Amino acid sequence: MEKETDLAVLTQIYQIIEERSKTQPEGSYVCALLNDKKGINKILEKVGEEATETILAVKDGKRDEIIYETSDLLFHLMVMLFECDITPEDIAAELYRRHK
Ligand SMILES: N=c1c2ncn([C@@H]3O[C@H](COP(=O)(O)OP(=O)(O)OP(=O)(O)O)[C@@H](O)[C@H]3O)c2ncn1[C@@H]1O[C@H](COP(=O)(O)O)[C@@H](O)[C@H]1O
Repeated sequence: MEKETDLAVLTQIYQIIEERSKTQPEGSYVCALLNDKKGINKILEKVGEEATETILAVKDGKRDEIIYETSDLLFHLMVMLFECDITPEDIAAELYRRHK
Protein backbone atom coordinates (compact mmCIF):
# COMPACT_ATOMS: atom_id res chain seq x y z
CA MET A 1 0.00 0.00 0.00
CA GLU A 2 1.54 3.29 -1.07
CA LYS A 3 1.65 6.42 1.05
CA GLU A 4 -0.77 9.25 0.30
CA THR A 5 2.18 11.24 -1.01
CA ASP A 6 3.22 8.60 -3.57
CA LEU A 7 2.82 9.47 -7.27
CA ALA A 8 1.55 5.92 -7.83
CA VAL A 9 -1.76 7.75 -7.42
CA LEU A 10 -1.36 8.63 -11.11
CA THR A 11 -1.61 4.93 -11.98
CA GLN A 12 -4.70 4.65 -9.79
CA ILE A 13 -6.28 7.64 -11.54
CA TYR A 14 -5.48 6.09 -14.91
CA GLN A 15 -7.20 2.87 -13.80
CA ILE A 16 -10.28 4.89 -12.77
CA ILE A 17 -10.25 6.55 -16.21
CA GLU A 18 -10.18 3.06 -17.84
CA GLU A 19 -13.05 1.96 -15.60
CA ARG A 20 -15.13 5.09 -16.33
CA SER A 21 -14.62 4.57 -20.04
CA LYS A 22 -15.93 0.99 -19.76
CA THR A 23 -18.87 1.59 -17.41
CA GLN A 24 -19.89 5.13 -18.49
CA PRO A 25 -21.47 6.15 -15.15
CA GLU A 26 -23.79 9.15 -15.19
CA GLY A 27 -22.27 12.42 -13.99
CA SER A 28 -18.70 11.31 -14.59
CA TYR A 29 -16.35 14.18 -15.52
CA VAL A 30 -14.01 11.70 -17.20
CA CYS A 31 -16.87 10.45 -19.41
CA ALA A 32 -17.85 14.03 -20.22
CA LEU A 33 -14.31 14.60 -21.50
CA LEU A 34 -14.08 11.28 -23.36
CA ASN A 35 -17.51 11.72 -24.99
CA ASP A 36 -17.23 15.41 -25.87
CA LYS A 37 -18.21 16.14 -29.45
CA LYS A 38 -14.88 17.90 -30.01
CA GLY A 39 -13.15 14.55 -29.43
CA ILE A 40 -9.46 14.67 -28.50
CA ASN A 41 -9.51 18.46 -29.07
CA LYS A 42 -11.58 18.93 -25.88
CA ILE A 43 -8.95 17.07 -23.85
CA LEU A 44 -6.12 18.99 -25.52
CA GLU A 45 -7.93 22.27 -24.75
CA LYS A 46 -8.09 21.26 -21.07
CA VAL A 47 -4.39 20.27 -21.05
CA GLY A 48 -3.51 23.66 -22.57
CA GLU A 49 -5.76 25.50 -20.12
CA GLU A 50 -4.36 23.71 -17.07
CA ALA A 51 -0.76 24.16 -18.29
CA THR A 52 -1.40 27.90 -18.62
CA GLU A 53 -3.01 28.05 -15.17
CA THR A 54 0.01 26.21 -13.75
CA ILE A 55 2.40 28.69 -15.37
CA LEU A 56 0.40 31.64 -14.01
CA ALA A 57 0.41 30.11 -10.52
CA VAL A 58 4.20 29.79 -10.69
CA LYS A 59 4.52 33.40 -11.90
CA ASP A 60 2.36 34.49 -8.94
CA GLY A 61 4.56 32.47 -6.60
CA LYS A 62 1.55 30.94 -4.85
CA ARG A 63 2.57 27.50 -3.60
CA ASP A 64 -0.95 26.19 -2.91
CA GLU A 65 -2.14 27.24 -6.37
CA ILE A 66 0.91 25.68 -8.02
CA ILE A 67 0.08 22.37 -6.32
CA TYR A 68 -3.63 22.65 -7.22
CA GLU A 69 -3.09 23.57 -10.87
CA THR A 70 -0.31 21.02 -11.37
CA SER A 71 -2.70 18.36 -10.03
CA ASP A 72 -5.36 19.47 -12.55
CA LEU A 73 -2.73 19.32 -15.29
CA LEU A 74 -1.50 15.83 -14.34
CA PHE A 75 -5.08 14.53 -14.20
CA HIS A 76 -5.89 15.88 -17.67
CA LEU A 77 -2.59 14.48 -18.99
CA MET A 78 -3.71 11.04 -17.73
CA VAL A 79 -6.96 11.40 -19.71
CA MET A 80 -4.94 12.48 -22.78
CA LEU A 81 -2.59 9.50 -22.47
CA PHE A 82 -5.56 7.15 -22.11
CA GLU A 83 -6.97 8.46 -25.39
CA CYS A 84 -3.55 7.82 -27.00
CA ASP A 85 -3.46 4.26 -25.59
CA ILE A 86 -0.32 5.12 -23.59
CA THR A 87 -0.10 4.09 -19.92
CA PRO A 88 1.66 5.79 -16.99
CA GLU A 89 3.96 2.74 -17.02
CA ASP A 90 5.05 3.66 -20.57
CA ILE A 91 6.00 7.13 -19.31
CA ALA A 92 7.71 5.71 -16.21
CA ALA A 93 9.73 3.34 -18.41
CA GLU A 94 10.95 6.27 -20.50
CA LEU A 95 11.84 8.31 -17.41
CA TYR A 96 13.70 5.36 -15.85
CA ARG A 97 15.51 4.76 -19.16
CA ARG A 98 16.85 8.32 -18.97
CA HIS A 99 17.52 8.14 -15.25
CA LYS A 100 19.71 5.04 -15.24
N1 LIG B 1 -8.43 13.97 -10.43
C1 LIG B 1 -9.52 14.32 -10.92
C2 LIG B 1 -9.76 15.67 -11.30
N2 LIG B 1 -8.96 16.75 -11.24
C3 LIG B 1 -9.69 17.76 -11.76
N3 LIG B 1 -10.91 17.33 -12.13
C4 LIG B 1 -11.99 18.10 -12.73
O1 LIG B 1 -11.42 18.87 -13.77
C5 LIG B 1 -12.11 20.08 -13.92
C6 LIG B 1 -11.09 21.18 -13.93
O2 LIG B 1 -11.42 22.01 -14.91
P1 LIG B 1 -11.71 23.54 -14.57
O3 LIG B 1 -10.91 23.99 -13.40
O4 LIG B 1 -11.53 24.26 -15.83
O5 LIG B 1 -13.23 23.45 -14.10
P2 LIG B 1 -14.52 23.56 -14.99
O6 LIG B 1 -14.70 24.99 -15.34
O7 LIG B 1 -15.59 22.90 -14.17
O8 LIG B 1 -14.24 22.68 -16.32
P3 LIG B 1 -14.86 22.93 -17.77
O9 LIG B 1 -16.34 23.18 -17.62
O10 LIG B 1 -14.10 24.11 -18.36
O11 LIG B 1 -14.56 21.65 -18.54
C7 LIG B 1 -13.09 20.21 -12.75
O12 LIG B 1 -14.42 19.94 -13.16
C8 LIG B 1 -12.59 19.14 -11.77
O13 LIG B 1 -13.66 18.55 -11.05
C9 LIG B 1 -10.99 16.03 -11.87
N4 LIG B 1 -11.97 15.13 -12.08
C10 LIG B 1 -11.75 13.84 -11.73
N5 LIG B 1 -10.55 13.41 -11.17
C11 LIG B 1 -10.31 11.99 -10.87
O14 LIG B 1 -11.09 11.20 -11.76
C12 LIG B 1 -11.89 10.31 -11.01
C13 LIG B 1 -13.18 10.03 -11.76
O15 LIG B 1 -13.97 11.20 -11.81
P4 LIG B 1 -15.44 11.11 -12.43
O16 LIG B 1 -15.28 10.71 -13.86
O17 LIG B 1 -16.02 12.49 -12.30
O18 LIG B 1 -16.19 10.10 -11.66
C14 LIG B 1 -12.08 10.97 -9.65
O19 LIG B 1 -12.34 10.01 -8.66
C15 LIG B 1 -10.72 11.61 -9.45
O20 LIG B 1 -9.80 10.63 -8.97
